[in-house]
Amino acid sequence: MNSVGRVGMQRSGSNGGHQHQRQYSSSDNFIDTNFNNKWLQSAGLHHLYSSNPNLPPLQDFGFYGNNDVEGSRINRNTQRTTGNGGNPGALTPSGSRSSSFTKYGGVEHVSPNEFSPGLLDLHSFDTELLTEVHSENNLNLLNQPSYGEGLDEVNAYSLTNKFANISCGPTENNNLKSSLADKEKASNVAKIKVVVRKRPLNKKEIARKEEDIIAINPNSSSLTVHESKVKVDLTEYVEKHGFVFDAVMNEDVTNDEIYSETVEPIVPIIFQKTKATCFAYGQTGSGKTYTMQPLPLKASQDIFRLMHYTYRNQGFQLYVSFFEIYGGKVFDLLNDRKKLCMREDGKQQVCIVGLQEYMVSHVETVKELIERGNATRSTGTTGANEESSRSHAILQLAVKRLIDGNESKPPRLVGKLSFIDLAGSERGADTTDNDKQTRMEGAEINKSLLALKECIRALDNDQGHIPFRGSKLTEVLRDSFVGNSRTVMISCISPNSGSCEHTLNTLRYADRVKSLSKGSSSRKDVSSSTINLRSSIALPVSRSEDVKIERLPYETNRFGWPKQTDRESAQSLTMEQRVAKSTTYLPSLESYRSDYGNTDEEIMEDDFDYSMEKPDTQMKPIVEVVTDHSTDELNALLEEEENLVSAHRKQVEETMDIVREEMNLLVEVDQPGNQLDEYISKLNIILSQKASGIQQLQTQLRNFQKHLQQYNVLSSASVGN
Ligand SMILES: Nc1ncnc2c1ncn2[C@@H]1O[C@H](COP(=O)(O)OP(=O)(O)OP(=O)(O)O)[C@@H](O)[C@H]1O
Repeated sequence: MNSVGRVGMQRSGSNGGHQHQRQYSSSDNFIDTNFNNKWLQSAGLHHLYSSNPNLPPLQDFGFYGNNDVEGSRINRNTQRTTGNGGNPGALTPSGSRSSSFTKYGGVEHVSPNEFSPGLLDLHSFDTELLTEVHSENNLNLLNQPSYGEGLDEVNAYSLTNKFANISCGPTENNNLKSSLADKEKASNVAKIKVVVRKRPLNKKEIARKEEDIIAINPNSSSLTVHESKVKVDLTEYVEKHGFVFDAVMNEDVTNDEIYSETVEPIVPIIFQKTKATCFAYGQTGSGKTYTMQPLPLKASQDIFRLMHYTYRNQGFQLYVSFFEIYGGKVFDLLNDRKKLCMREDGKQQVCIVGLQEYMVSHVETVKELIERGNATRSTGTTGANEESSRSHAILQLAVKRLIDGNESKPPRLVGKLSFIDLAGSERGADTTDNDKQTRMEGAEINKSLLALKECIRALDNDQGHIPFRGSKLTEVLRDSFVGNSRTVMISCISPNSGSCEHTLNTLRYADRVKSLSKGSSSRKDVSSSTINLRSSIALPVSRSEDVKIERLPYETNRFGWPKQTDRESAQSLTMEQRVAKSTTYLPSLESYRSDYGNTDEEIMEDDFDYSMEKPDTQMKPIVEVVTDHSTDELNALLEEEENLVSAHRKQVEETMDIVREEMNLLVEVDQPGNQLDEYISKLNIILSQKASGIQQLQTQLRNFQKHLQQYNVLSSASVGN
């Protein structure tokens, strides 16, 4: 068993953040412990360990978990002064350029106190095109051996060829070719890719004799969930739910293979002014962190190779930042969990003010930063996972480029690769979390994942307004979904029967994200996926061996679902007879504020971040004429609206409970002169606003139901004719 400690649960006075101990003992829950290090060996990073006598031998999770050893090593490295060749261990924060900015060849020590606050512009991509080739004279400072240090020439060569399919020569011609080749590749990489990964049964599940209910067919990228059900007459049967995604990985797949399937194809395109995001979604304990942790390191290794070979002498630099969204607030994981503010500028560009970015020139430095960040993440123990992530962790690799090789000017952002390890998708529902802290966390996580779903839903429906401001998470993810971006979603699922409901929820969520990919081929997948989903088959409990997923030649509707032949008559209705869908309108915080009056900004935005949506009274009428909707679609929409309202209601009720509790605490400590009355009355305002928000949603739902009835009447009248 590998039991490695992490930072203990503590409160930080300065930022109010909470850290929870990660009880590092869970890997022994798994039978196949070899799994854990395969990615390192296959990543060619084994030498990083063996070269350092302070590091433990390779074993389960020794890489990420050993806080004592790693922590002290990081401290030493930050104080190291390197005079030549670019010490791979030196950490170079951005924003410190004026005092001790480092060149490739000579990394100077920068103490943490010298870091000037960086401003990470999550959207700034007004950078120049990369086809331009600088002469060596022009950029000779950039041509330092440190770029390639530690890289294996043969690997680098093959990787360069793999990515760019060209030789490694530094000539203009080759640079131009590589750039063009990468551009071409960029246009071939799917905008949104959804991959599912199933983890193996763990020891506890095996001990409970839980069945593996997921059958994977990697050849057809499909999987089937076998859901045990009981009929009213108490006979058991199995319902099969089939899904098709871009790729489906079974429990034997290594982290290295996951990398090749997900991130590797998008690495070259971040040199082409592209924002790419890879995020893991799934219930607690399904393997999100296990899957996500090795990816950035692998990616940075590939980025260095590209910088050193394909884009040699072109002034590219790599920057690393790592932060988490915990309880609706943003904390810098590489700067003592400093609380950060997220701001939007006039162009709706999201900036994280003060986020520390480190310029790195070697994989080992990236590894140390990742370890440092992971050690500071907010984690805790849940019923399903002993080391559960209680936050959304976001690691960003930003590729920047010096302007004309001029180091006195700040480099321009070229592309960015973000890795997001989301908190467990059902954290709010975890019944073992009954203290205030964990309930608060659960409510926040629910809120952000719901906001994410609302954004995906709005994008899917081509709504003009996408409610990115619904949570900090969606604000950060905004650029993953709009503009020139690439997104890879890795849906992690647990195989055991006890997780069936969560697994189905995860797969449906993933299916929804998949439907955002409007390209013809992926659209086809969506259709088949959802057709399969809708054509779940009930079987007697004795399961047949191979599940055949039927691909029905249905025409699909706007949702990618098959059009029902018995409902086709509805399509013969005239335009006037067709009654429309409801549009969910989620206005901005600004319009909410202006409607509700100016509430205290600090409380609304920072401490609570309740960007509760209020339907706009000015919004366009809820009924509009559409041409191609069947009753089936409307029913689906209605069901979705209902789910949305009840999810909102649940979340608001939870929040209200917490606020009430908070108020009681305040009343207890209220002393003359503390001015708590004012604070309490503000909390009261928030409570009434929340209640009013629920009412608005209910009214919207009632309206929608009315329209549906109207539609049904018209529809049957038309059939009668
Ligand atoms: N594919 C896999 N192979 C072997 N072990 C795995 C795999 N996926 C996950 N595990 C193990 O399962 C346990 C839970 O995984 P992990 O912490 O990654 O879950 P998670 O989805 O991040 O959970 P949470 O949302 O609670 O943070 C860990 O002990 C991890 O080692």
